[in-house]
Amino acid sequence: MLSRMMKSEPLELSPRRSAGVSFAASLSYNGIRHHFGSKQVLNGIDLVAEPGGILCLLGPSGSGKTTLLRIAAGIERQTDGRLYLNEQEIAGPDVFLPPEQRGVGLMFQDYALFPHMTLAENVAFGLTGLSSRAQKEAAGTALERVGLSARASQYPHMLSGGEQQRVALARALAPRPSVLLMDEPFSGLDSRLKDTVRSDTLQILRETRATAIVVTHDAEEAMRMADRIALLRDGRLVQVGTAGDLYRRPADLFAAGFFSELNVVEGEARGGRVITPLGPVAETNRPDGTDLTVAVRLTGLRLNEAQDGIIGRIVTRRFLGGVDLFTVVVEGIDEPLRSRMRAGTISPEMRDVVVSVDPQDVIVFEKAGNDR
Ligand SMILES: Nc1ncnc2c1ncn2[C@@H]1O[C@H](COP(=O)(O)OP(=O)(O)OP(=O)(O)O)[C@@H](O)[C@H]1O
Repeated sequence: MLSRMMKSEPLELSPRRSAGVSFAASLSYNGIRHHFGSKQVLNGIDLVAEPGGILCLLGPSGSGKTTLLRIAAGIERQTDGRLYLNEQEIAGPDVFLPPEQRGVGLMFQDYALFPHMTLAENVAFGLTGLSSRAQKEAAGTALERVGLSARASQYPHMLSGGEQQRVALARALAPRPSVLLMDEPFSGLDSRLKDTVRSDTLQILRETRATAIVVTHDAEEAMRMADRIALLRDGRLVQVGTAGDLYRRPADLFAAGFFSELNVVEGEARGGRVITPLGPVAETNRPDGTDLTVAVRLTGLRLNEAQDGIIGRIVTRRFLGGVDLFTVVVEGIDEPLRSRMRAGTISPEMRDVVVSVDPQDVIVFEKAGNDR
């Protein structure tokens, strides 16, 4: 519905100098708050999408990702705060630039292609600021960029899901937007197709050099695509950074859990070490007696066929192809722990194993404020 609203409006196009390449802008959210009725869904968002970069908005359902995108598009007007395109305020208490004047492109998960129009007509639709010859040329360039120029006269129903996605991308790119907004752009594709379409899209975004803001709820997808990831929870930014920042130095247990499956155990600082029922698992400079929450990635919980150490009893074992997934009960820990080990490392008849922890897969948080 969103994309149809956009398409019904003429797009105002600034003069373009280089075929198929956008002039990237920065888009800045400044103290953005938003309410739907009495419900607050965005709570003080400060965030910048850098020129030419790919920013992924990541978070669970209902965290406010789509609302942030709709505010950037001008389809929703924020309750409070200001939005800037480069230095220009485009939405704020006294300013509101309508969607068609913002130079943003939109691509939504249902693609919203018109079934009765050819691919070329679909892509040209909305380029109303241009002569019909220039429209055709722009549509042709955009279709060529996504590798579909040979099929320009075909109709959407003649295309696979992945090809339809590429047409939708071509349509969003045809006006050469300075910022491209994409809401779950791969969610309609099956998992095998998704990888190819995603990497093709990434390459096209790099070539066009548009600033892109991509909404996803899939951490791996964000890691594959983003230059920077903004992790949201309940309308607040939890953390912004590169995939490496968020994976290695998550701000809290919620952020850590979004990027890895975790075992969570209690710990305490003692003599410069983090002491847990699994033994000392990391170093710390926190004062003795500090209560800690210790997260151990599943790949970092090692099971060994050794004699000495902390004993765990295997309660389930699942073969997952390259790895075996175990659940293990360890004395002093209420919940069974989970471990991912290379398939075949532990012989099938083993029941009791020695459990150890790889310090690289340990993340330690102070207990206060660690609510999941
Ligand atoms: N038009 C609306 N009227 C009332 N509430 C809304 C409206 N649009 C969204 N919301 C609410 O705002 C909150 C944020 O929604 P939003 O769609 O931005 O989240 P999201 O992170 O994109 O979620 P999802 O991944 O499920 O799409 C949700 O609680 C949602 O129910």
